[in-house]
Amino acid sequence: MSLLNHSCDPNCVIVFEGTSLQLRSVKKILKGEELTISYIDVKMPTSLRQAQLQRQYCFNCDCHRCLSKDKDEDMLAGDSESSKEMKVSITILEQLNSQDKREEVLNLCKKLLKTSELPDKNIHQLKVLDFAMDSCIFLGMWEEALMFGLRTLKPYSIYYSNYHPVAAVQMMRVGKLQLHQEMFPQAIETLKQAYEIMKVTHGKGHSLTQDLTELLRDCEMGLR
Ligand SMILES: C[S@@+](CC[C@H](N)C(=O)[O-])C[C@H]1O[C@@H](n2cnc3c(N)ncnc32)[C@H](O)[C@@H]1O
Repeated sequence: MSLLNHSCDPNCVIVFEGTSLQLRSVKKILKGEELTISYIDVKMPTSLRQAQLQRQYCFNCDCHRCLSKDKDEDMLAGDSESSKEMKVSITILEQLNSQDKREEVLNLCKKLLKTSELPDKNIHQLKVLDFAMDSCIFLGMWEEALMFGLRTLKPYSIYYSNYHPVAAVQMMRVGKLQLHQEMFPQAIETLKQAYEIMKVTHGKGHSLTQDLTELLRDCEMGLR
């Protein structure tokens, strides 16, 4: 595993199953083609990905995404004064979150989102939505958690467009919130989408995929 090089559009992912690491392909791989993984979160514009790769791994990435600045336009959509304020606030959110001050995190998220003119696909706004969803879950505010979670799904599908474990887990969380609120048809739809990704990224036998299958079973029971 330590011989795998990085790509911002990798053909493999690494997932944990208990104490073991699994390398799984997420694309068709031709004979002789190099296997790659992503060392970093790919949900970042080119300049930030490159800076992190340089800082942590001391190399300049020249993958096709970096060369074409793929998805940068979406990630930075609406970037302006309003996103500058959000960027500064994200540092504060990270600090508050690390101190488990979830109510303060949620209040700041709500304040930022109320006045924001950014689209949800803007990566700063998306980060705030993620913080808001996580805080609501922590505080047991299920309806609001679902509202924030739903807003993340479209941007996640843009940025994790190939099979990606993060997209599968996010969909599973949203589906679980829908199930919790007895929105059975919606939950089935979301969980089935998560399953389609997870059977590739984690495999059908993975414990998380099996948890997902259980949730789908609960939905079917709820419908009856
Ligand atoms: C875990 S090692 C990968 C294996 C390494 N290439 C080797 O031959 O042993 C990580 C290092 O590989 C190099 N590397 C990985 N991905 C790269 C890439 N896309 N472009 C250039 N160098 C890369 C960098 O020097 C990085 O610090």
